[in-house]
Amino acid sequence: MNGEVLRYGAGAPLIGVVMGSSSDWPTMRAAAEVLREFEVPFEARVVSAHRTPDLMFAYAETALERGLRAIIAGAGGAAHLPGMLAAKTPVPVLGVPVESRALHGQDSLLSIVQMPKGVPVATFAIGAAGAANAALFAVAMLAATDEVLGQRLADFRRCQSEAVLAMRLEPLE
Ligand SMILES: Nc1c(C(=O)O)ncn1[C@@H]1O[C@H](COP(=O)(O)O)[C@@H](O)[C@H]1O
Repeated sequence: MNGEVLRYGAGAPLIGVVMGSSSDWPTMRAAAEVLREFEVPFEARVVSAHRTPDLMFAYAETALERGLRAIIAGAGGAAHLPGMLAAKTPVPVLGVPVESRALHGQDSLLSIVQMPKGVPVATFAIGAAGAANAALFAVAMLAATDEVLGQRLADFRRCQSEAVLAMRLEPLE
C-alpha cells in the first residue's frame, strides 16, 4: 500500500484513523490526539473510496490480519469511505462526518448514518467533537478487555467531572 502513514505508540496499531483527504486532518486529528493521550497505538492516513478505490479495498481487506480492532473513518460530502470500508472488513467502523462547505456536513452525516441494514457504521457527530468521541468510543471498546486502559478511561471521566464541577458562572452585575 502506497501513501504516507503516521504511526504513534508502541507496538502494532490497534486503531486505524483514515480520512478521505488531507483537508479532513484538522477534524480527524482530534481523534488522533485522544488516542495518543490514552497511549493506544494507532496509524493515520488518507484513504479515499472515490479517489483511491484500490487502496481502500487493500486497506479494508488487510485490516483484520494486521490487528486493527476498529477503524475511525472520516469523510466529507458524499462520504462513502466509512460505508465502503465496512462493506469490505469485519473490523468495526466508526464514521465521522466532516463538515462540508456546501451543506455544513449534513450531507456527510446522512451519507454515513443511512447505511442499509446488514452493514453497520457507528456514526458520530459532525466535526472534531465527533472525531474525539469516536476515539473515546474506540478506547471504551478496547477497555472492555484491558484493565489498564479501563483505569485510564475512569481517570479521564473523573477529571472531566471535576472540571465541570469547578465551572463558575459570571454573576449578573
Ligand atoms: N467523501 C470523500 C471520499 C470518499 O468517501 O471516498 N474521498 C474524499 N472525500 C471527501 O472530499 C472532501 C473534499 O476533499 P478535498 O478537500 O481533497 O477536495 C473531503 O472532506 C473528503 O473527505
